[in-house]
Amino acid sequence: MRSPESPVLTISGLIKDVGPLASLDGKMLRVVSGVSLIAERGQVTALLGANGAGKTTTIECAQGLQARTGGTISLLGQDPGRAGADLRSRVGVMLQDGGLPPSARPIPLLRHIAGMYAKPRSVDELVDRLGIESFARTSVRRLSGGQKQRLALAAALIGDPEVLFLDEPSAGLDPQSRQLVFELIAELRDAGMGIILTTHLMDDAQRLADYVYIIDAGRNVAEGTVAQLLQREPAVESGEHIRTLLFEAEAGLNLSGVLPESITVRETRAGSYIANGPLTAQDLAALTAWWAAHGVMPSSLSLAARSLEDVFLDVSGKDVR
Ligand SMILES: Nc1ncnc2c1ncn2[C@@H]1O[C@H](COP(=O)(O)OP(=O)(O)OP(=O)(O)O)[C@@H](O)[C@H]1O
Repeated sequence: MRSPESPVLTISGLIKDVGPLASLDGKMLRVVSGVSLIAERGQVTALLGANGAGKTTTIECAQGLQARTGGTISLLGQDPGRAGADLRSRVGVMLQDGGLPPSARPIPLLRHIAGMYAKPRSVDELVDRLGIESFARTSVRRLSGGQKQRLALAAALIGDPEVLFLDEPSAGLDPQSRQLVFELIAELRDAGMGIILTTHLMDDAQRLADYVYIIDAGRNVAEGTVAQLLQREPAVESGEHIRTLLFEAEAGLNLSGVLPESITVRETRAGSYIANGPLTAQDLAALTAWWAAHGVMPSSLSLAARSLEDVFLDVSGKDVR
């Protein structure tokens, strides 16, 4: 586990049993068996794992929504299992199913939540940033999955939290909303918020996370920055020639058309670029020629013969659970 600098959350040896379950003859089921992690201020920490890996259980224990069976958790220096309203007001939570009252309309709901905090963020600003105005007159129950998700994010941010938990933040979002939500997450991180998200999508982790913990069957199986995880030796030679190129340069480069369409290129945060796909020496030549023509010299550059998905499949096994 990494050494803490400015942790907002430290989980050590978390154990969670559920039950007793009739399907197990009245025995308890261990769904988390020793997860440990550290999430830092000003960073996005991702818990990446397949369905049922134990991600939601882990973060619900971290939020104090579920009682843990064993291990220790420190959220902003307090035990979330015992802490009161003071801690809750410093923590924003966006749950998978939203947890929003079905008959409420978005803006009055956000104003109501804002009224619960001493120093709320501006409702108008959040409504504007997350495009909520376009569905402001629709009740929660009639909102699409993506609209609910954006409203849930606004609700989680109203109290201007120091820590933000996001459970599968891109679930149900169309590409435009996803971009909107991802830009906001990057901005909040840059402003110093500690963000912890769960996802089973490699792409989300690759685009957003400063540090990734891969969880499988209730345990940590790998961790690191995306670049570190990509440097891991493959367990089995895949025979594919997918490569990932990471580079840092000035923000806002328009690289469209520089590389073939089979290669995705993204700016994951201001000035950090990732290109993923069947990159060839010719593609690298085209990219460096483009840099030369545009006076761009990257401050860092790395190439890995793997994608995060390869690493994920190596460490969590290839069976679908
Ligand atoms: N109360 C419960 N009773 C029975 N099984 C449970 C209970 N709570 C969790 N589980 C099981 O524990 C495992 C971990 O669940 P959890 O929701 O934490 O996984 P997850 O990694 O968040 O998955 P997903 O990506 O599908 O949301 C799953 O197999 C789930 O079915």
